[in-house]
Formats: sequence, C-alpha cells, structure tokens
Amino acid sequence: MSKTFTKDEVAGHKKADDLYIVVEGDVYDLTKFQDEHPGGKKILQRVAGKDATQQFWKYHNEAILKKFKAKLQVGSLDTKPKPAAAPPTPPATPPAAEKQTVKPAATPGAVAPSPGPDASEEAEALDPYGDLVPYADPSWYQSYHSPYFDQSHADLRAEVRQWIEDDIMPNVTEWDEAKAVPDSVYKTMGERGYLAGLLGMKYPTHLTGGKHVAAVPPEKWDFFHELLITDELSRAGSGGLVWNLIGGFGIGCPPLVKHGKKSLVKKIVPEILKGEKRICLAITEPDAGSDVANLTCEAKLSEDGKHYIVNGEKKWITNGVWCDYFTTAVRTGGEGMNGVSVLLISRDMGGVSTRRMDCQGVWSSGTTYITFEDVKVPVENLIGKENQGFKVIMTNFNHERIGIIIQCVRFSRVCFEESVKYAHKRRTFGKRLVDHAVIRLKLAHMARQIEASYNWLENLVFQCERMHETEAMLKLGGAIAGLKAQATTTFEFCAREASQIFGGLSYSRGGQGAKVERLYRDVRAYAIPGGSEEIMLDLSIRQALRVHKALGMKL
Ligand code: HEM
Repeated sequence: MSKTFTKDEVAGHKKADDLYIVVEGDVYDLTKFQDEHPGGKKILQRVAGKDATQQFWKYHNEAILKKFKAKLQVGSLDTKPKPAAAPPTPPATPPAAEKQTVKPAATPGAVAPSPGPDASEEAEALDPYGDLVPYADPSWYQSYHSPYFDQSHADLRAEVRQWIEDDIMPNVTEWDEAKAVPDSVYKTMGERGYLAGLLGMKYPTHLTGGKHVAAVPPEKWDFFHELLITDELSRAGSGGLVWNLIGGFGIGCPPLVKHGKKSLVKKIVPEILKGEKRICLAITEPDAGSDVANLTCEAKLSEDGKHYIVNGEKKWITNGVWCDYFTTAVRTGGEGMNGVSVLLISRDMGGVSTRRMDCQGVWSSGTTYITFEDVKVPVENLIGKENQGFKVIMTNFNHERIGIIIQCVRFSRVCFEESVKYAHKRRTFGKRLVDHAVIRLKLAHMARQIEASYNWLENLVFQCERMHETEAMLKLGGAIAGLKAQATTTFEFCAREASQIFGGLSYSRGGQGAKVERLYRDVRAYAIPGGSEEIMLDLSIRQALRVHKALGMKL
C-alpha cells in the first residue's frame, strides 16, 4: 500500500466506473465494491473523488474499516502524516521521579506503620491505556492505583487486546450470524497458552510441555491474569464468541484437571489445552437446571464392575455439538445430592448424540441437546469419588460464576462505551446526544453499577487467590452468588439503556449498533444459567448467614 496520491489525482477518479474516496488520509477504490455496499451506491458516487472521512464515521465504526482495508485501499494521500515509530503513550501522572511516598508521621509514643522498601514502586499507577473513555475500562487502565495489578497484567492486557482488535472484532458479527466461530480461533487460544491459564489454578506447565503465555512467566500467573483474558475477550461484545472459546472449556476442564485420576488427566488434558480437542460440562437436564440435586441421567455399574452404562439426556449444554469430551453429572446412587457422580464421557465411546438448539442469544456458542444411550464409560473416567460428585460440581460453580460475572461487567462496559462514543457523534434537536441531560443520566446510572460490580469482583477474585479452594467454596459461595445477580442485573440495565440511546440502530442487526443489539439478545443467557438470578439472590443471604453464624455472628 505504498502508493501515494495527491488530492488532485484522487479527484480524477470521480465517476461511477472509476470511483475513489479518501478516509482518514487513505485512498480507497470503491469502483467494484459500490454495487455490494449495504448503504447503496449513489451515496458513494456523491462523494467520489473526495475526502469522505466525516461521512464515513457518521455511518460506520472502526471494525468496518479494519475489515475492508486490505481489500479496498489502494494507497494514501501525500499529505497523510507518517505514523510515529512508537505510539505515543501519555505519561503516568505525575512522572515517577517527582512522586513522593507519604510517610506517616508518628507522635512520640505511638507506633506508626511505615512503608517497606517496595512501597514507592507498588504505589505507582500504571500508564493510562486504551481509549480512556471514563468507566469504559477498569480504573487501573486509566491511571488509578491498584493493589492487584502490576506490569505483568499490563503486558498480558496488551497482548490479548491486540489479538482481539486485529483478528476477532472485525469478524464477530459475521460469526454470530453464521452461528459458529472458525476452529482456528479456538486453536489459537490453545497455542497462545490462554486455555491453560483459565483453569482457576496456578499455571499448569506440567500439562503444557513447559509452554506458557508469552507475556507472563508461569510462576507469576494469578487469578487476575485469568480475569484479564476473559475480560479482554468480552470486549468483542459477543457472548456467543466468549462461550464458543471458553464457555465449555472453562467449566468442563477444571473438574477433570483438579479431581480426575492422574493417568486420565495426563492422557487427555494436554491435547485439550493445545486447542486440539474440545471439552464441555454436561449437568443441566430437560427437567433439572439450577436444581442440580434432582438430575436423573443414570450411570449403572456393569456386572464386571469395569464400566458405567450411561443413559439420559442433557439440555442447554454449551459447545456440546463440537465437543470430544463431556464432563457429565450422572446419578450413580439414590435420590438427592448424595447419589450424584461426575464422569468423563468421550464421544468416541459410542451412544452419544448431539444436536444444536435454537436459542435467543449467544448464537455462536453451540447450545446443545445431548442424548446418552447405553454409553460404556470405563470406571477410570470417574472424576472425584462415587456419589460425591456434588462437591465437585459445587466447587466448580464458583469458578463458573466468576467467569459469568467478568463477562457481564465487561459487556456492561461495552454497552456504556458504545453509548458514550455514539452520543458524541449523533445529533438530535440541534445538539449532540451527550448534551441532553436525559442521556447523561442514563450514562451515569450505567457507570455507577458497572464500577460497584467490578470493585466487588476484584475483591472476591483476591479472596479466591488467597483462600484454599474448599475454604473459598464455603466462605465465598454466597458472595459470589450475590455478585452474579448484581452483574446480570447490571448487564440487563446497561443493554437496555444502550439500546435506547442507539434507537433504531440497535433494533436492526449489524452496523453501528451491532454490539448493543447482540448483547441485548445475550442477556438472558447470563441471567438464567449458572444459577438463575432468583436462586443466586436467595443463596447469597442463606449462605452468608450460615458462614457468619460459624464465624460467631451476634444477633
Ligand atoms: C471504505 C469505504 C466504505 C466501506 C468499506 C463501507 C462499508 C459499509 C458496510 C459494511 C455497511 C453495512 C453496515 C455496517 O456493517 O456497519 C455500510 C453501510 C452504510 N454505509 Fe458504508 N462503507 C464505506 C463508505 C461509505 C461512505 C463514504 C458513506 C457515505 C458517504 C457510506 C454510507 C453508508 C450508509 C448510509 C450505510 C447504511 C447505514 C445504516 O444502515 O444505518 N459508506 N457501509
């Protein structure tokens, strides 16, 4: 794309059969494209030979330019400024050298805490990052101080964001409409080491042949790195995409890695972490959702005691249609939670059928109906102990719910960010949308809920980082359930308000309102599965009271 044009040269291409335009200093040949332009060809012919930057931004967002650039750009104007060697980054405020650590002064006789040798380094906020729209990113992206994030998180953030912006964002709408994401994207998740970092545990180099995520040394990996991957993936604004990539894996693989027999884990997990095989979690049934203790899919021990014979149905199983393995909850004993076990079922055992279900949202996630008919599962595939599967499932719920929360908060931010950007370009009644108080009120209500949810999330992720998994399950289950309800209601609110701000553009699919329209459809996929809002709210209080009674609560 090295060809340069003068303004006059571009002006020479102003006919329908020879149509150039300029957008942001780059020259595009739209002669052939005009017939397929969704906005019509006449509108392009009216700006033929001219700089159409302003008109372009009125009707499109950045993803469109990224998507079509390679195909349509023929050069740049000679007046276009050359890009700087490195993108300028605003300095953190104020510059490090001028920063002073506040040393608490002690009055004689009093003991004052004093900062350790690393205090000034830890106190440093990271450089501002991203578009800097307030509340569109977590505050530590925008030069707030944080006790949780350091340079390794900032490096990972940059790595994931670049990939999402270049390879994912421009295609997300197309993939959602096609109800599938190319397999190569999931494979890339494995190759980049992201899948292995999403298990809710320390980075498992023993299962990745020593490989790890480029930006972060494995020994530094923590739950905040995990949070970041899901958060940045969610910026694409599609529940279908996120669930396609990590929906089945993120809940189906951890029970296997943590509670499966070593030989089984060693045999199966490395291929999954590489992105070569896929796994999902099969718990919900046509007649048992949040009410897990009532599941009926049965697993009977064969007479020789070597196999379980599995019969039953599973419904709403994310990724099921594409999966090789199914981490499946089955009934091996009597009624209730003490008769439940977890088995790893492989598609090649025979008797496993999957069909795609049509759903309101998360279109590209592959929601599936599964039938197991006389599937012969070796007893070695038992995950955890027989009839003690409920504990495996419950521990896993915390990890699943935190994932849902991260996604919901980021989707809420996406709704907010899209709204702020659109409100700055759309004019009604003689002024920009953002200049109407009623629109600012909507933005303020979105922002306050987003920040409250996210700060609670950071706190709980930090607790998970510090507590043992069983302690976390017992102590944090209630709070995580409460935050799930908080996050899904925030998401629902933000999707609604963003839709109102975008008006018709978020009612039709695609185009500038694409993310908002899609997310609005995805809301229920978050508010219902993984524990419905109603069950989460009730659990949050019941569980908190139980824990605090044990802690010595005085009433
Ligand atoms: C590089 C040049 C261009 C490309 C690749 C392009 C591509 C597209 C695409 C893909 C859409 C479908 C909507 C979407 O997905 O966002 C669209 C819609 C549209 N485009 Fe363009 N376009 C270009 C230039 C322009 C220019 C210069 C104008 C105006 C002078 C324009 C006016 C429109 C309009 C009015 C729509 C319909 C918007 C709506 O449905 O609300 N386009 N364009």
